Amino acid sequence: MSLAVEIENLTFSYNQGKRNAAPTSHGSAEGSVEGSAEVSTESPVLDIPHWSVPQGQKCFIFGASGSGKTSLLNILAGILTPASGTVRVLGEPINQMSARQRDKFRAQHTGYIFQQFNLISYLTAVDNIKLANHFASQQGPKRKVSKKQTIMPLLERLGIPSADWHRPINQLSVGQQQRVGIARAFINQPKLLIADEPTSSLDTAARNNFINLLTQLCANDNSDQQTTLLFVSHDTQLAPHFDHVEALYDFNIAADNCQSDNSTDNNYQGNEHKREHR
Ligand SMILES: Nc1ncnc2c1ncn2[C@@H]1O[C@H](COP(=O)(O)OP(=O)(O)OP(=O)(O)O)[C@@H](O)[C@H]1O
Repeated sequence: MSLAVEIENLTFSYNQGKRNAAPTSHGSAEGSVEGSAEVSTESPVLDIPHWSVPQGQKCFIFGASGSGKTSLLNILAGILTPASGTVRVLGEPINQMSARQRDKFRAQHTGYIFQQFNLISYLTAVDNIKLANHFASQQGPKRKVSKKQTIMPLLERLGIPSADWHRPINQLSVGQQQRVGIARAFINQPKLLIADEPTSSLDTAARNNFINLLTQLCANDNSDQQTTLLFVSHDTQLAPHFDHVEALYDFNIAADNCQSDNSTDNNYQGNEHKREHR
């Protein structure tokens, strides 16, 4: 079984030295992973002895606020780097890459749907998506896509009216911006898709519609390899939409203290979804 993600003996804290700058609104990181790790005296945010996700899986990860969900996703995206341990994404040890190599790897292989979308507000929907494709095609073999043949059909598939394709993002509704966020994450046909609480500002119907769109796109009609989906949220009502469900505090020792903070997590009854290999 091929693994999309494999973590061994990972620790991470925000006070582990100058190597881990907080992510910018564009999701880039400053600094390099080269050189020896600095040891923090603070309790780590993440302490993960072992965790893995098979390729093609649609995995839902839940955890209380502050338990480290976004930090974990940022490490998997190569935006943050761990203090220790190994992080393999699609078989590549991204914790051994330089910041530039991680940026390139992310542009080529990883789609990220941010909690706050991180779209460029004065650009149109089409141009936001085009820009993501431009970055990826500059970084390596990803092809440049055509607005007419690829971007506009994708926006149509996501239910965004054509009248809105050329309007600045800040004139679109929140739900429309979230769907543009999906289109941007998918435009380079990523093998790994990371989604950080992307439905937090949607009502129930829009939320279910959003997740259905996401899982349909991950099924990759034109490819034999499904996109692996890692979707994090504190809202366990979303769990039935996914193949597998993980509680962050089950594999992140450092999140144990956050468990009792969130009654939604503690009420979750779907533990039969947990995997054996954790
Ligand atoms: N840039 C930062 N600098 C210092 N500490 C941070 C930073 N970002 C997050 N933290 C701390 O790290 C811990 C984990 O934060 P993280 O954002 O990963 O949690 P989360 O589970 O995604 O939370 P939420 O569900 O509220 O978004 C929290 O205690 C938070 O205060």
